[in-house]
Amino acid sequence: MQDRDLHPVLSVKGLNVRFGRNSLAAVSNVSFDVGRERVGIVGESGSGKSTTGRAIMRLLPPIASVAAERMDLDGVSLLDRTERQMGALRGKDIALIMQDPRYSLNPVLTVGKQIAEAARLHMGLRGSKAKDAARAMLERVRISDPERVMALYPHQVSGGMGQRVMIAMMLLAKPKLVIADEPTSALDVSVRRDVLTLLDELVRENNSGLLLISHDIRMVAAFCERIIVMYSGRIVETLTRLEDAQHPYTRGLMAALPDPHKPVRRLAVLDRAKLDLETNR
Ligand SMILES: Nc1ncnc2c1ncn2[C@@H]1O[C@H](COP(=O)(O)OP(=O)(O)OP(=O)(O)O)[C@@H](O)[C@H]1O
Repeated sequence: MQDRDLHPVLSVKGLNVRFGRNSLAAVSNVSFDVGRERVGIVGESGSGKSTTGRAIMRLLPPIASVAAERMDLDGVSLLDRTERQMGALRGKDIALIMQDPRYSLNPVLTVGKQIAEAARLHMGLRGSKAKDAARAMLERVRISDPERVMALYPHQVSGGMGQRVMIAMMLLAKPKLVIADEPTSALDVSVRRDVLTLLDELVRENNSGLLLISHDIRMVAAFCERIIVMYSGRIVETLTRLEDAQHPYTRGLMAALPDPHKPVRRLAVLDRAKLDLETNR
């Protein structure tokens, strides 16, 4: 066994997040591990998925109080790192891919300059070497004319192309963990699958862990080995197959996103009062 395989890539135990002192917990006692595998977090809007991802990245606003028994990346705690140490880690060891690439990319820098800057920062490459790495990575994300795309500004690229650029930039340094937060929700339905397939391919190639955050339980099930279901800040169940879903909330999520191959007469509605009772809120 190699050294890098000794620990899970990410190990979270007893994570709690609150926004403001008197507010309800946004994340309550959340524990899970991610190995060199694909793990999904699903749940409706407000269930705490993004807050969990951002707590791991240590990217929550100062109003948030974060406490955990453990939050380790490759066996080393993320909790006691300084902001400077976290800054060095982000993009190099942990990458975050967000919903809309147009808001994540720097609008005043060309695509080529941004990827080359990532190569300089995270791989120590300079000048033409950084530019070559940027070009090679754009080719890797199946952009057929990288030279032309490198000269474009973010507003000049389509959503699908922008997300490929984002993936190229974020995966350049082969991070240990990739957190993808609704990476395809802002994209046209026709390109969603291609973008996810590409992300999946690169994560496997780099032997990284992937935490895929989405409200779309079927999409997550198609790409992930494990599915963590969150409701109201808590994990209600973890599945390896959708068919094993026991919790009524998980079934509700499945029914809310109907299977395109099966006709539905009525859309499902969650019975929140009953769910809150069953999840002890
Ligand atoms: N910056 C913030 N200030 C105050 N409350 C916040 C903040 N960010 C999130 N919350 C609250 O934390 C809870 C969880 O939100 P979170 O965004 O993590 O849910 P989510 O499952 O990712 O939903 P979505 O899919 O809509 O992003 C919600 O009640 C939300 O209102």
